[in-house]
Amino acid sequence: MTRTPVNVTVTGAAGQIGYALLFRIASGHLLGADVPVKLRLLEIPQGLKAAEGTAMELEDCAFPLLQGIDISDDPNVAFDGANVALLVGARPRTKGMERGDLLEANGGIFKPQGKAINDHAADDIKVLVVGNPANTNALIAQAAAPDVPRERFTAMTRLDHNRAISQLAAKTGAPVSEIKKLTIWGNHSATQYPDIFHATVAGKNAAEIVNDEKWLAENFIPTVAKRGAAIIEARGASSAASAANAAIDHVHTWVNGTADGDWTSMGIPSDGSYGVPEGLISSFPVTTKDGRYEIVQGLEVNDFSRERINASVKELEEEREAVRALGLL
Ligand SMILES: NC(=O)C1=CN([C@@H]2O[C@H](COP(=O)(O)OP(=O)(O)OC[C@H]3O[C@@H](n4cnc5c(N)ncnc54)[C@H](O)[C@@H]3O)[C@@H](O)[C@H]2O)C=CC1
Ligand SMILES: O=C([O-])CC(=O)C(=O)O
Repeated sequence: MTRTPVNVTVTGAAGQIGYALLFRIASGHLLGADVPVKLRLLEIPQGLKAAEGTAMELEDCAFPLLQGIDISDDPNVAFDGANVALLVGARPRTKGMERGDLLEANGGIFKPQGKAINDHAADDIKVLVVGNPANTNALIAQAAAPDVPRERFTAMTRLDHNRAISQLAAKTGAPVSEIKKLTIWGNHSATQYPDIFHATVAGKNAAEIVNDEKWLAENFIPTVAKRGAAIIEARGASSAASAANAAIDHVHTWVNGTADGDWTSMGIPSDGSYGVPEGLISSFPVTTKDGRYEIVQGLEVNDFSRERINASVKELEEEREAVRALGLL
């Protein structure tokens, strides 16, 4: 194999998403079956030993594409030469913690990581933020990296996108492969808006096939938006394998492109499209090609959708104001 390996940095490598993610990166699912990778694992000091254990297991898989694993607790080392950065490690909300406390604690993580990306990552760096609150953490990291083109900072709403496809497939009886052009708008939170008005099921308009606004408002949207909480309730821990799978899908699609006649959802810096204030990291329908993404333009937004997009965007604006007040932007 002569291709130069791609450096992939994963933060929170010893966590549960990290454990579900690293083996799939190393086996070629992130970038392609012919792309060698080097893994850079970033953990806090307490997580280093567990990360070493995971690295031992990765070695034991003898993955042909895996050309090295480095482990560090220093972002300046872990992001050195990074081509792809998956920011998974974050401070979970603990008892008695207010939203503002969570944003402040995550500022302490994502600001230095953004700066380390700015100072040390490769010129073609692509960043996916998974750690919650993902959209606003991505904004914090982006603000700390003024030399990196801002569109390289993205937040994960692909898990929501995949959840919505699955729910729509179950409702219509169609296989998931027949569901296209679904959109997640807004924040990766309970205010997100999964939109089926432009989606198709086996080539036909999904909203017309479903023809049930009550199901949309009272079943589909809350099921998708609150799925994370339902998993925590059932599993006693938050989504891990499905989140790792969505992170793989997000980067794979960004790098390798969307299929003709389809799009995906990504949290990306708004250019003002669809009335989303410029600069907010919000989920949009996007097509991707040659490692770049573009917002799908010209979609008609009906009153039902407008109200819900506005509500989620309002929450993003409030989060932006809160981190601005904390001096993180
Ligand atoms: N955007 C999305 O769709 C989803 C996001 N999430 C979020 O992903 C994050 C990670 O989830 P899990 O892996 O389940 O959590 P976890 O608690 O199992 O693992 C997090 C890991 O991050 C590490 N960590 C904490 N601070 C760090 C820092 N400054 N640098 C490097 N590593 C650090 C911890 O030591 C821990 O090993 C959480 O914020 C969770 O809410 C989870 C599911 C879906
Ligand atoms: O809800 C959580 O804490 C984890 C998450 O983001 C999800 O599963 O969508």
